Amino acid sequence: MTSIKEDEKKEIPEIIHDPQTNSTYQRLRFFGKGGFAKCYEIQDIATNQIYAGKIVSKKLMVKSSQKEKMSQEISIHRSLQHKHVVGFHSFFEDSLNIYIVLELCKRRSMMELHKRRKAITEPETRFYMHQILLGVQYLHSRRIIHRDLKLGNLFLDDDLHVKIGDFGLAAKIEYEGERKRTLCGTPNYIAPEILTRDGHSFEVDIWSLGCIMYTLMVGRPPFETSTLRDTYKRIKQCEYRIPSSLRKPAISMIGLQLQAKPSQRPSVDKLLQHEFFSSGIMPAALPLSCLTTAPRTDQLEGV
Ligand SMILES: CC[C@@H]1C(=O)N(C)c2cnc(-c3ccc[nH]3)nc2N1C1CCCC1
Repeated sequence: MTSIKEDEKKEIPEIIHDPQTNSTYQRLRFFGKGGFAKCYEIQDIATNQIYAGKIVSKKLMVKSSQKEKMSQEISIHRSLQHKHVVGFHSFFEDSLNIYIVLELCKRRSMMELHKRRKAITEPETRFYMHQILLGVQYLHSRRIIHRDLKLGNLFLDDDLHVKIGDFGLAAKIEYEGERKRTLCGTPNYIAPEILTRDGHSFEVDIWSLGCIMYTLMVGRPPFETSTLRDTYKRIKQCEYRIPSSLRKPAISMIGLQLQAKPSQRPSVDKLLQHEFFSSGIMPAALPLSCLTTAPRTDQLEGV
């Protein structure tokens, strides 16, 4: 009688073969779960290249809507190529699983950074927000709305460069002025217009960016309460406060992004020109020590 564990291991083989590209991968470290997926470090045994593998059991893909969502995520992500978007290497399936082979981001995500550091400094926030905005600018220019921008989907490589990942809730705007009506899934930093079921579009990503910038600078999310219901109430009322300890350009930029009315929120292009980015040091790079402790300003080399 094999334990459940053993059975499970069999479902995800140690050696994974992609017949299309004739690549063979070795399954290494378990990274954790991401939605329906089990995520592993995997290595191409011909090239020794290491990737992050997202493996979804077909047993879980019973409803056609789940299959639809999976293929939507793949078709959107595989169409993207940008410095600040997670690289999409390949995808394939066998009788048991669907395999997605993605860029390994060695320093995991900004969620781990946030858990360790809580509030980060203004220069660091400039460094990260600038990269995130460049990545979102690319998505919006391709008529893609991410719809679930959050620290856990902002991955970091060894240079602390940001890579936007997880397109599980992303959508493509098919025509000018289209307003999406449905979203199945629960974004973390969800915009008020999604909660009130008004149509939504690119502006929901601007709202999430405001939540990300607030969380990075204040050390906690803007609408956090002890229950989801109360959090949604505060989002719908747009009820949040920015500590006056923040300097004016940061307060201004957060305030612009966290406006209840979508049409009042600036585009990414506008945000990239905000005085916040020219009101202090914009580091050219950050030392890895920033994952654990605040950099001394004299340590930072400005752009
Ligand atoms: C593969 C899924 C997801 C992901 O999409 N990427 C790009 C990623 C990259 N590096 C990593 C990574 C983990 C440890 C070092 N890098 N992880 C990634 N994840 C995590 C795995 C568990 C939850 C989300």
